[in-house]
Amino acid sequence: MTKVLVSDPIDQAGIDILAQVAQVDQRVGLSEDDLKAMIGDYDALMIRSGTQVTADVIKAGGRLRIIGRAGVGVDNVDVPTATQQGVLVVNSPEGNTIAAAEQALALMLSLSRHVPQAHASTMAGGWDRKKYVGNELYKKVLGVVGLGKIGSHVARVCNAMGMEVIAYDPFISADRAQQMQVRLSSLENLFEQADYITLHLPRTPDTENLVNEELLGKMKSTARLVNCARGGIIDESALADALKAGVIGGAALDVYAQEPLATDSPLRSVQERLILTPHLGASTTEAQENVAVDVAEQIRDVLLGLPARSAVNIPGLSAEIMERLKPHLQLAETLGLLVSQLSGGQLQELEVRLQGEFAQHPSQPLVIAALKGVLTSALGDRINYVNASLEAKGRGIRVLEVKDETSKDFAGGSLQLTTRGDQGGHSVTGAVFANGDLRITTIDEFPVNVSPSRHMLLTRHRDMPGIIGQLGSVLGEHNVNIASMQVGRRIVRGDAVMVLSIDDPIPPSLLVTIHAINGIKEAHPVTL
Ligand SMILES: NC(=O)C1=CN([C@@H]2O[C@H](COP(=O)(O)OP(=O)(O)OC[C@H]3O[C@@H](n4cnc5c(N)ncnc54)[C@H](O)[C@@H]3O)[C@@H](O)[C@H]2O)C=CC1
Ligand SMILES: O=C(O)C(=O)COP(=O)(O)O
Repeated sequence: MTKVLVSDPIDQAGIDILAQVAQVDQRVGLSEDDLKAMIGDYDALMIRSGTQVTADVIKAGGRLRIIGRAGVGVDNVDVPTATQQGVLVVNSPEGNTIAAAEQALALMLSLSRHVPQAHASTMAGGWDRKKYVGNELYKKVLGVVGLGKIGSHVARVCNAMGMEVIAYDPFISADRAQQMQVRLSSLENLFEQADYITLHLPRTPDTENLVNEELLGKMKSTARLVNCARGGIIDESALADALKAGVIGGAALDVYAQEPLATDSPLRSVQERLILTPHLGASTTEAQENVAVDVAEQIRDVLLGLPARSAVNIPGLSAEIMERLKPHLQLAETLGLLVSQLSGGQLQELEVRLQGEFAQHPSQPLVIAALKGVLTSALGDRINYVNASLEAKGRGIRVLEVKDETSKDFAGGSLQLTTRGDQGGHSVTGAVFANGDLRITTIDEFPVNVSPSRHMLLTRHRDMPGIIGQLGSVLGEHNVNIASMQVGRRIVRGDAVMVLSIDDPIPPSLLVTIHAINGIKEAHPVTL
């Protein structure tokens, strides 16, 4: 029975989708130890920001195939460990963009008009119109740090509100910024010039405590800081000090270095000019339905063997590419499986040569598929599109990628894999026909024309009379049925290869007999 564990509150629309293909267990509030103890029973885990998916949790997930993050940030998932363990991580990159952007806007407006403070005072019986005089956003300078999906939406709305928008994002081109009517600036300049600063960048080792005492010290004393991105990007003690000392005009935070916010956090001791919300950026009914459906659909698809559309840890392998290149990826994997079963000893290098039209396809997915095929013989089910590159690297296998657009061997081009190792190497080529059929077209440079089949036998032998008959008889005597046979040679009575598609695998004892046939130099049983 396929089982999915849901360990954070998820919209029912997502649960309903998962229930189409799996038993769904909802257990919110698990400790790391609880999760470690349970995860071994599950094929998939669905989370939000509340669950810490540590390396230990992932390693305890013996049958875990996918972690679905119903939201954007995956900083609560140990993605490198997931990749190493072959566990796919997916998220919903766009499902809560508007919700998070609107939360930042709500906090900016709340800061400028003291909404929470004025509300609390009025509820307590007060009527203080003087104390809560605010400022307008109109004609003020907004500094956006991180001009991605959420930052861009904030920039767009604030432009429309008459603000001047500047931004710091080292990964955005000046052209793109200009299209959004945003002027790019250095981080220091932005902090010096802006009246409002809003953070929309991920938390990474590079951005941790990015907003520190020094940067806060550059802000105007009237300027306000909003963080709806991630805790840990702002040094919270430095912020508390800056607010208390009047170094900056105010701050509003939705996210914290530690969540839930610690009772003894220095932020709790700030009396004025600070607004705190409990990580509500994505908490709209619309966003929660969007992210739940988006991620549940991906979990369902992956459990059914289909590709995911927003994989975090398969670079370059979008669902669209997977679909378009399906037969090509299948060919790469098949050739990888084949060549690895011809090659003995320690593999040191894999060359992936994309010839003719093949060279126009994105090469990275084809290389990953070839590696998956090559490593399957050694690692079985443990190897997949997620961890193939990493496993190859860990084993010191060098991967060479060669594009040869001039090759004209087949209309759709061809793909050649060559292995090199301490015991020499082998090479196989294949093509995809217009109807999607796969063909093996060379084996160690010998031309053949073979459809891959589940069980095959490949020999390298001397091209001489009688050898094909002898091999046929030996197989017949052992009740191995031959479905098809092909011989490839380059010169008469030189070396040749024979490729047999057979209905059953070759037992080891039979292989010894085959090797004993006069003229047979190598015999490799192959399972694809
Ligand atoms: N409070 C909440 O509930 C929510 C928070 N978020 C968080 O908001 C953040 C932004 O999300 P999206 O806009 O969807 O992501 P995104 O990936 O579209 O944009 C992030 C931007 O940050 C930029 N960036 C990366 N490193 C940077 C650096 N050192 N300095 C400046 N810019 C840098 C990137 O180039 C990118 O343009 C993420 O951290 C996400 O986890 C997202 C949704 C809800
Ligand atoms: O999507 C994100 O990155 C968020 O921060 C939203 O977090 P949540 O799903 O509300 O716990």
